[in-house]
Formats: sequence, structure tokens, C-alpha cells
Amino acid sequence: MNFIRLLKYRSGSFFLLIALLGIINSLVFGSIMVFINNVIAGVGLPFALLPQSWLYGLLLLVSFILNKTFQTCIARLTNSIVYEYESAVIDKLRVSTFESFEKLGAQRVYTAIQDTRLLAQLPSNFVNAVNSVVIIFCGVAYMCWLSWKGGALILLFMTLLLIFYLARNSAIEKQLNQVRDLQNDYHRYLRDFLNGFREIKMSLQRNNNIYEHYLKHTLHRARVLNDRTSIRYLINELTGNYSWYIVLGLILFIMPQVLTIPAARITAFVVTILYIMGPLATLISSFPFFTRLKIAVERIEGLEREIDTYPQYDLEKETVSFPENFRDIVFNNVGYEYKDAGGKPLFEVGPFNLSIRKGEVIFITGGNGSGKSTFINLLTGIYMPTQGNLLYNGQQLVMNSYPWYSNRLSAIFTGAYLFNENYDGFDLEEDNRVLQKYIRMMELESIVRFDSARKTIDNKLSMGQRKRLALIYALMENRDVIVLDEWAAEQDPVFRAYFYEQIIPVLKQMKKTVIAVTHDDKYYGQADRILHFDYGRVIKDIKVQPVAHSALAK
Ligand SMILES: Nc1ncnc2c1ncn2[C@@H]1O[C@H](COP(=O)(O)OP(=O)(O)OP(=O)(O)O)[C@@H](O)[C@H]1O
Repeated sequence: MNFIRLLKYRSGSFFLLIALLGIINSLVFGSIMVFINNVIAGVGLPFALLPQSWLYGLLLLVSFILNKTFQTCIARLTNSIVYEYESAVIDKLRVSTFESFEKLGAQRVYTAIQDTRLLAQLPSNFVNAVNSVVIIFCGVAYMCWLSWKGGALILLFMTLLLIFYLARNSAIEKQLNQVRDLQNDYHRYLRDFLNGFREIKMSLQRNNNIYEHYLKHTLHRARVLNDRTSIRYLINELTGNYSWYIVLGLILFIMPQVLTIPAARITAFVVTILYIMGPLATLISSFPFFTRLKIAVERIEGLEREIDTYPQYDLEKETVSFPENFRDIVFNNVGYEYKDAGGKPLFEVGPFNLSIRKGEVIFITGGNGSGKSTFINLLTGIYMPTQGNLLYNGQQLVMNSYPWYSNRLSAIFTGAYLFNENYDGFDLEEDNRVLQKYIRMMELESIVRFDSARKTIDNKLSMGQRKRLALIYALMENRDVIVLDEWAAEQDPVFRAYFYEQIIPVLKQMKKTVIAVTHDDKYYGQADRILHFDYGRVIKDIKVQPVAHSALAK
């Protein structure tokens, strides 16, 4: 099974630990079984060097200490696997391209993270299962020692029972896999439900449909499948338990006649069967867990494998250095092609041949779907071109230079996501003069609330205010190039005018290079240059003359 391979892979001493537990348990439990049988039969222990009660106590003590050591090792080992799995998924995503993340979909990542939680139950289940196997093994060995024919019969019976379980388990596994697929769908609908909660409140039909036909429908299908698997497992357990009582009946009523085994040995057989029935029940009831675990591990590994097929950056080894002072960004025949899941081309943006020079204020204009945001994604290094090359200060970007390239630009995308924590390590103390200057510049003096304990600023703001705060953070990054995608769209007319007529000139004075997607034709004159997009291409690259502003606005 996968997790056995996993344990083995993560720890060289894994099999040593298992062997140790096996030997200890064989000795201890074997002795206890013999001990109890002999006490019942009134016979002294064959190898008693100490008084019986002392020996019994000593066996328990040794067993306790060694079992504790073994279980601690297994618990540490498996807990570290849980930790490694979860951090491995996040770590791989961290170095993946944005396109890979778009292809994977957030819901699959959420499900995988949930899967890793199941691994946390591995230590106790695994130790119980190993203990049970060892006790069962000792019991069967003892029965074979009592009577090899009787032992062989028990062994045959156990093999048949195992075949029965395995056959039924493969059918259950299929159903559990279907449940997992439904879980992915469910997460997708749930994200729609939670992210679009306001929109759902606005339509009874939408509200009803998402609940009845998607969320509840998927939950219902999962419930039916879960019911089926639970019943199958229940039948497995009952079959297992009852069949052992049948075996007890055979031992009590048939064995003495057919195999002519003496009564004292029959008692020993019955005691041994009763002794191993507990561990057998534990083993049978751990089947559902191990099947679920197997599916979870396969899914996590499947996700990891899929992430591995996508391009990944090497953030650890290679550090790409660009010359300090920004000069220009050059698009050399750069194009990007969207494809569907089957690789069929959907829409092509570019090819672009243009340069963006230090200190320029460039407005990107064009109709909906004309390719502006795709261009912004290419410019910021979020997308890698499917054709052509991008050059930063004359240095051609290769796969691994993208993270360092993106790190040279500040960007505010259309959603302007504000993080809940200060991951950038900005100085967000109230007495930071530079911060206060930017707050005044964005007219947020009476709005921002400092959280000095968490060293953050509260992000519960209106959309327009959030974008102003995002611009403050972009300025605090102190980078040469600032990219804005429809930044002013949510600003009120007064602040919008202030942004184009006051803030943009200040940014220009600060020698920032500004590339802004905009539909505000009234302010086109504030740009040095306008790139007008249509159907994925730049159809106009206009150098703005101050006198020509009004003409451009048309
Ligand atoms: N993830 C995607 N997969 C497939 N096609 C896409 C994807 N994103 C965008 N497109 C297509 O690429 C084209 C350009 O989209 P883009 O978002 O760049 O346009 P835009 O000019 O920014 O539009 P808007 O002004 O509406 O924001 C559109 O036709 C769109 O359908």
C-alpha cells in the first residue's frame, strides 16, 4: 500500500521498528497466552525461572516500556509525514506558475489539504493494526503448535475471510472514489455559494437552484454512496464476528470428533480464539480507515504529480540579478495563446513589439475582451509568453528569472486583493512619516485603522478605499514600475479627477513608470503614451502631445 511505501521511504529504520515490535509482542503475548492457558489447566510454566506472579509482572513492564517506545516512534514518524505532505503541496504551489494554479483550480487544493488531515489519524490506527496482526500471528502459531491440523484449518478459514474482505473492499474503494469526485464538485459549488452570497440573496431562483440542484443534490448523492459503503462495511464486520462464533462452534462440537483432539487442547483453542477475536475485530474495523487513507494518499500524490508536470521556478538555488536602475522593458514578438483543457486554441493575444521606458506614463485602452488584462499579466510576469521574449534592461527573461522580474514591479490587479496580515513586513506603525504622507495623499487620514498588535492596517474598507490602500502599499514597495488595472474604476468623480490630475503627476515626479489600464477617456491627456487594444493586438501606439488631449479623448 502507498502509506507503507511512504513510511519506508521517510524512515530507514521503519522495518527495524516493525520487526522489533513483532519480536517483543510475539514474546510477550505468546508468553501471556501460554501463561493464562497453563494457569487454567493448573500446569506450571515450562520455563519459569521466577515465581509466576513476578514473571507476569515483569513481562507486562517490559511490554509496556518497549511498546511505548515503539508507538512514540511511529507517532512521530507519521506526524512528520502529515506535516511534510501538507507543506509539500503548499510549497509546490508556491513555486508554480499562475497558469498552473488556474488549471488546477482552488477547490482541488482545498480538498487535498483536507486529505492530509486524514493522515493525522494514521499513528493510532497503524499501531493498533500492527499490534493486532502480531497478536493474531502469535495466536495462530500457538494453535498450530497445539495441533497442526487444527491450526491449518483456522489458517484456511482466515485466508477465505481475507479474500472475502479484499473482494468487497475493491468495490467499496470505487464508491469512495466517486464520493471524493463529488467532494470536489461540492467544494466548487460551496465556493460559488459563499463568494456569491450577496448575488444569491438577490434571486430566489438562483438561491433555490444552487441549494436544491447543486449543493443538496451533490450532498444527497454522496450520502447515498456513503450509506452503501457503511452498510457494506457493517456486513463485513458482522460476517467477521459471527463467523468466528461459527469457528468456536466447530472447535467445540466438531473438532473433538473429527480431529480427535483432547479436551485440554480444545480449551486452549477456545481461549486462543477468544483472545484473538478482539484484535481481529480491531483489524476489520480499521479497513475503512485504511481504504480512505489509500484514496487520500493517491489523490494527494496525484495532485503533486500534476503540479510537477507544470513549470516550476527554482526559488532556492538560482538568484537572478538584474541591473539596479530600471531602464526599459521590451516586448520582442511576445504573444500569449489561451487553450482549452484539450489544448485547442481559444484566443490569441499579441504578438507585441514595443518598449516601455523609464518614467513613461502609459495608458492601456480598448474594448472589453480586447486583451488588456492579458497584456498586463504578460507585463507583470504572471503569464509567461507562449511566443517571443521579454527583456528587462536588455536582459532576456528565461523561465527562472520571472519571479525576480515580477519582484521588480508593483501591481494592483482588478480585484485588488488585500491580505489580512502584513506579509510584506511593511512598517505600518502610526508614526511612520512616509506612510502618513501616502495616507494623506490618498485622503484616507480619517479612515485607516492601525492594528499595532498585528502590525497591520484593517482591510475592512469600501472597494474604492481598498484600492487606495493598495496603492499606498504599492508605493511602500518602492519599485520603479507601477502597473494598475482599472484602478480608478471604483473611485468617485472627485477622487478620480484628483488621481489623474494630481497623483499621476506626483508619480511621474517620483520617476515612476506607470502603466494603467483605463476607460477614463476624459483623462487620456495625463498619459505620455496610449496603447489602444483591439482583438488582442495593439492597433494604436500614440505619443500624447499636451495640445492633443481633447482630440485623443474623442
Ligand atoms: N483564462 C482564460 N481562458 C480562456 N480565454 C480567456 C481567459 N481569460 C481571458 N480569455 C479571453 O481572452 C480575451 C482577452 O481577455 P482580457 O481579459 O485580456 O480582456 P480585457 O481587454 O482585459 O477585457 P475587459 O475590459 O473586459 O477586462 C477574451 O476574449 C477572453 O475571452
